[in-house]
Amino acid sequence: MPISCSNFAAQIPLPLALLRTTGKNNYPAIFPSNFYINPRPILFNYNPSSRCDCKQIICSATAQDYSDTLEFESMELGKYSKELEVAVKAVQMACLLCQRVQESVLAKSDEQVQAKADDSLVTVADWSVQATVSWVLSEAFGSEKVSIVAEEDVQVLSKTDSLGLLDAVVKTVNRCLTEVPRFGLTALAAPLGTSEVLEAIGRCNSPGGPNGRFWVLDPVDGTLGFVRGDQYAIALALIEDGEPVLGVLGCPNYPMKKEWLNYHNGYHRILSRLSSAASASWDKGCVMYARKGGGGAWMQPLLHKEKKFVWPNSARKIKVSTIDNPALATFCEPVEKANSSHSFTAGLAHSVGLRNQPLRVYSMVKYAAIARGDAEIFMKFARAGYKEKIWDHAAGVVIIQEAGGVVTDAGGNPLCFSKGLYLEGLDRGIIACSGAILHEKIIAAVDASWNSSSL
Ligand SMILES: Nc1ncnc2c1ncn2[C@@H]1O[C@H](COP(=O)(O)OS(=O)(=O)O)[C@@H](OP(=O)(O)O)[C@H]1O
Ligand SMILES: [Mg+2]
Repeated sequence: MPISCSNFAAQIPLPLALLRTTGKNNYPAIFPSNFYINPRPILFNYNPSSRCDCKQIICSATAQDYSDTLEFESMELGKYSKELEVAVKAVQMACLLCQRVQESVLAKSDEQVQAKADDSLVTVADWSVQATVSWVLSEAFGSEKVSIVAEEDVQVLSKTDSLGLLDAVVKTVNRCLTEVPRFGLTALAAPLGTSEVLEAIGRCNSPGGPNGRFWVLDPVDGTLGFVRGDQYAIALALIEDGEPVLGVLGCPNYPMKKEWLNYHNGYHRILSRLSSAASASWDKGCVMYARKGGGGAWMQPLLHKEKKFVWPNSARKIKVSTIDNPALATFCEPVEKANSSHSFTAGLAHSVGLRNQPLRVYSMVKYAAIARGDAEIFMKFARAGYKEKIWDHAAGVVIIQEAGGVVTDAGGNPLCFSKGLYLEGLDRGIIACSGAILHEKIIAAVDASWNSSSL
């Protein structure tokens, strides 16, 4: 990864060959000829107007790291850079919150107690993430300017029989907000009171729509995965004039490397119960993000205990898979048959020539798997009448597209985020692919088999 160097300028050998101008503040990129380490060339990006300021120099161990750095810097300067950084921090905080709550869920041993406790703990996680993300966004942009669509409705939490739940949420939120100095935010003078927590949750009542700017939040996507110690996600997107422009996906149980997942039942499912080596690892999970038109999607590890968050937190670029041969491709789909027809996708897989078993993954981690090349295809065909909600897709769509993939409905149309809370007008199902070749094959297979299906 790129490193910021101190005291490095003195070591730059001459002559320096000017390679190209980045255009960013007119900083030239320079290449010190015949300068190798280990034995790879070192590439520098520096500011000539402050040549003695060694902090301006970024050196990268490989040309790929160097170009990632340049791209990252130009993305930082682009539109929505503050929104992106704040959103990633909010999602990082939400991941830490969820990890703590999930550990409490999994610590329960008695199954019946567990079932009951799971429900309420999930609810606590849902509300607490919603309050925390809403609070962070409001602090950064001003509560009057922040409009949020989110899954949970504050009316339920305000009822008198929810006092215990509300109390647990206030505690969980305040526990999480003690961490804000690690994220470079000002510590709270005093813990948030009940009314402030309710206000933060209640602010998430935007109706969405075609105009202006609003955030879309799924505080805990994949509730079943969450209670089962499996995959779940925290999904935050920014929509402007009906188009998702930023997507951030927190995946607390999806490590930076897929090899750190335990695979049970062959390739039938990704289970997130991690091997002991990975559990001890600092990057048990990751946060993925992208900005529309930003030219890339990125992934960074969850913040390690005690560490301070320094943007971009060891981010690295992710790309979709290059596999376009169906025989080598893997598709993923929802775990629950009730959420998507497994028999229909099995038929499609057969007719397209997919040979690998499907990866069944809870939540928007399916989008994450496509974005970083762990699988090539995601298909979802819900029962007739089910209306897909915008918070279940917005963040994942931006990330896959920026990582080089394609996401449409089964008619090949882009998903529509401008009609309120639902993906109105969705044609049959959702198809996300790493590339156009696989995408066209799946669309053609859907057309060929739809009329004979029971969907
Ligand atoms: N067809 C259908 N019917 C009812 N509910 C549905 C359907 N499809 C998706 N969902 C809701 O979307 C969330 C996760 O769904 P997934 O698509 O990831 O499915 S799965 O969990 O892998 O089975 C999850 O919601 P949350 O966990 O609350 O975010 C599901 O309840
Ligand atoms: Mg959801």
